[in-house]
Amino acid sequence: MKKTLFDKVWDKHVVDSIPDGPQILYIDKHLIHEVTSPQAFNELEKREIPIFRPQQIIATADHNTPTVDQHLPIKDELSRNQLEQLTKNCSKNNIELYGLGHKNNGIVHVIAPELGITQPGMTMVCGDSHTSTHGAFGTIAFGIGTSQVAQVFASQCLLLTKPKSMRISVNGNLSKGVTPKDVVLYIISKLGTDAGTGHFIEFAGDVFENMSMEGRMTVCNMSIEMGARGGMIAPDQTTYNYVQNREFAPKGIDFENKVKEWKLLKSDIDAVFDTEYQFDASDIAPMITYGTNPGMGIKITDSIPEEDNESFEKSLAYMGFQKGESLINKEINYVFIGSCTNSRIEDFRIAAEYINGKQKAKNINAWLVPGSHKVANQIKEEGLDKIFTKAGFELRQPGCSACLAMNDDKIPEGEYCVSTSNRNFEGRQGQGAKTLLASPLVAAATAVEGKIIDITKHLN
Ligand SMILES: CC(C)[C@H](C(=O)O)[C@@H](O)C(=O)O
Ligand code: SF4
Repeated sequence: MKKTLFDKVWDKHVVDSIPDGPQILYIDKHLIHEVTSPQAFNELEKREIPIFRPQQIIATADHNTPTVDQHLPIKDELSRNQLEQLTKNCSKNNIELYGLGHKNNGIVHVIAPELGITQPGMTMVCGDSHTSTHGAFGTIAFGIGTSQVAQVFASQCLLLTKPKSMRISVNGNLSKGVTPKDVVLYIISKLGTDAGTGHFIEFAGDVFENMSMEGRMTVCNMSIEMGARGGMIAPDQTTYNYVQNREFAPKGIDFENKVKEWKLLKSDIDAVFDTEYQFDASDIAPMITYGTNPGMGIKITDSIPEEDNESFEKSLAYMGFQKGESLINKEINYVFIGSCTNSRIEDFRIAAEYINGKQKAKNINAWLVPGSHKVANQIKEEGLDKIFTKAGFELRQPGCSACLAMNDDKIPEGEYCVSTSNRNFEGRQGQGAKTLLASPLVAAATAVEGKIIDITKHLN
């Protein structure tokens, strides 16, 4: 039978199958962070079960970490306790921890790829929905619940039912100013937030083949916002080049042998998918969301659609928008460039290129939060920090930050924030805060103008 990329990786990891039932899947890498690991550690301790393979687990602190004065003790008690707990749990169980201040610290989905921990053909899990990010490498990567975190701790395996397959192809050339974030926001706006339910997605076609690894990560990161278990992209030369020479990547002849294996990781030409969608790259434009789920997105120059249903109206009421209204010229006071969707070096390069020589608008509070220390260092090495500071932007220290406001980085009640993160749920960035999801380019332009503009008219 012809196999999909997903089938190939999945089948290689099946340890055992229950006839007509679920399968036991081996997990190569288990990532953990401070929010979803404590209960799992407690459960194992209570049942006196040791951690089976601690060397396959990597821990980082990201959700609760402050983004200023990281060298000082954490003021917030809950956050401090959570980080202390993670440190204790990791040292007790011999788990590698990249805690606050460590050179490898950062958002879990940013650090694993940049350290070469994420590699094609692996199975990876984390108690975090955006684990789908790692699918950009042709990896089966997905978020798990806390009881499953305990399952993986105890056995390095998971009991799973194989999901259905979906392929989303986008072919053609993207127009100027259209970034990977726009591609994924466009797809979700077309298909809705539950189109992916029960499926694992493969993204295929020219647009993804021509995309950088950072861009592919942005797309796979948001695949779960369509309700899918995860998303993946077949590895190719772009992938091998990215992985090569990273800290934990195989070296020399081992790397060459791995590449030979990775070259087999693509869907067979005649592989059949349960669901298929196709889009034309030329239909995609810079996007922005106007509502309270990531599917409520429009081309930045379009008007808010006119839908007559209660949840749509409730969502617009929360956002303070009207049906049929254009968002162009809406005054915005907050801009956040960060999160595991868009906090990699390319995102900051795009922003810096636009901002260079310009000044942030007076009404704007602009927070730039790198996804990791490595990204933060690169920003400095490339001199982007000077562009940002000169323009009045605030460059903070790495972490999840205002993406979900579990630390002090909260958008005040009632304020609009153009954000490069992945979720615009009610109160996501702070109680009563109103989030508009967009690309780093649109976010940078909003910060310079103090309002939403048609970015395509402002590109050289
Ligand atoms: C805290 C964590 C469990 C959560 C997730 O699973 O995604 C967070 O990362 C988020 O983005 O909402
Ligand atoms: S950056 Fe946001 S989406 Fe990503 S892991 Fe952190 S809280 Fe979740």
